[in-house]
Amino acid sequence: MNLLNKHQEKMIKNSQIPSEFYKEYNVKKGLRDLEGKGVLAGLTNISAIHSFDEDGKQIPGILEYRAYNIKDIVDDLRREGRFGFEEVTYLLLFGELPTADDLKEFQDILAHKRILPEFFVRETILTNPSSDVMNSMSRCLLALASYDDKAEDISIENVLEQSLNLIANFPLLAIYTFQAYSHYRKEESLYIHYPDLTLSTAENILRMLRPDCQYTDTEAKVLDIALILHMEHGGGNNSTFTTHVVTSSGTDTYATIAAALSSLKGPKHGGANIKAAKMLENIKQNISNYHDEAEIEDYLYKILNKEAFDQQGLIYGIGHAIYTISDPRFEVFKSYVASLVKEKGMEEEFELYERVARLAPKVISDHRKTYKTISPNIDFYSGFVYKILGIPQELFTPLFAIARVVGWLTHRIEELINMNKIIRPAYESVLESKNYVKLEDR
Ligand SMILES: CC(=O)SCCNC(=O)CCNC(=O)[C@H](O)C(C)(C)COP(=O)(O)OP(=O)(O)OC[C@H]1O[C@@H](n2cnc3c(N)ncnc32)[C@H](O)[C@@H]1OP(=O)(O)O
Ligand SMILES: O=C([O-])CC(=O)C(=O)O
Repeated sequence: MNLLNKHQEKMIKNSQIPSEFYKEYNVKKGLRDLEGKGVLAGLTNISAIHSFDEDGKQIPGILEYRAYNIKDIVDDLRREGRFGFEEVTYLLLFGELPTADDLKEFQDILAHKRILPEFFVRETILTNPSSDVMNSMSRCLLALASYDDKAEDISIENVLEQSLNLIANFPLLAIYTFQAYSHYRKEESLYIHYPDLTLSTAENILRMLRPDCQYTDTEAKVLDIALILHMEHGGGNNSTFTTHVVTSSGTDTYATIAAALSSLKGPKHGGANIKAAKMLENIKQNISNYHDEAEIEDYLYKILNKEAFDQQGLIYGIGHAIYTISDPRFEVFKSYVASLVKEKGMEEEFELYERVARLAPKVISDHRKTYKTISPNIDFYSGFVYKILGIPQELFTPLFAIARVVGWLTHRIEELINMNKIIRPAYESVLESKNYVKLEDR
């Protein structure tokens, strides 16, 4: 046994807490009660998520941004053929739907803020690129703080200014750090295209990503809807709760959003979209017949049993802390995917996705102790949509971040306006006190 192994064993032994203690001390693991419901940790005006009716019966999921159903928001944008990211950003940040004049003014503000400090790309983004775009984005955020004379100012006026700067520039941080990685780590040509002031966020993302800056209107509109679906999800999701916790300590906007990014990249949260896409590739490689449901089910069971894929025992893109019968965002995505796959001739792969989406909840419910219906979540299809759009996997979670930064910043402002109290839950010590032992007596 090497020295480190010896210490590691000690560490594990001394870190373990008997599982029955959690029940005895009434600790809500994951801040969830025994039925899986989240402990009430705050109040919000920003969004609402419904998955049970008033009688406690499970219902198909509903998500409202500032009290408007996201399905109505998306349907209207689709009908009118309008880009919506900026409009929904206005709704979330300011709490009301913008008038046409408000919207025009707001789009201009964001367009003119889409600019990084002089030499930032050369001195920060192009140096030391990482294959993990989320980590690169966090590094850039902390670096941006040193260009802001009022980085530490947490007045609402200043935080709003910082928020608009970050929302406008997140696409640049994501795409440019990805381009740096592709160039220096994968020996691809380097493209740093400037954003175009007249284009929407979604169009600019595709413009900056593609060597020839070209995209179709359909591609940009699909990406726009994908961003809208990812923008906000209440105060309790892991990255937004992180935002509340970190904001409550009084720290600055850059540090807060770097923490939220670090949470989002986890594979049980936003990072599940990369994992889901990789898992589907792995399933394709390991089954002989895409149509054989028994073979797919067997393989899903192997994944659950830690015998296949990444051996973590998770079927990515399936299950949700709040939704039961369905995640409404999954349903919207599914309707988009159906029309796109025909166009791209990807029907066979889509059918496999559909089969996995149908079979996986059953496999999980049969083999785990579940208190509610399990269904696919937003991360299940998002990677597939991005793949159809030709977006590289490394950008799947960063795209989530480009959208969710709006939710994080809105929650940060809500925390600053209402709380002024540091978040500090309790941890009960289960150790008995010991008498100290001098070095020579150990
Ligand atoms: C944007 C987003 O963040 S959406 C979520 C993205 N994450 C994923 O897709 C990762 C896969 N899914 C999961 O890990 C989980 O479903 C989560 C983290 C999303 C929710 O977790 P929970 O709230 O604990 O789910 P729930 O209470 O329904 O789980 C009940 C049991 O089923 C298990 N389970 C739930 N979903 C899955 C899954 N996809 N794969 C394997 N087991 C699962 C849980 O681990 C739990 O078992 P345990 O009590 O033995 O630990
Ligand atoms: O609410 C959650 O726990 C996770 C989620 O779907 C999100 O953040 O979009």
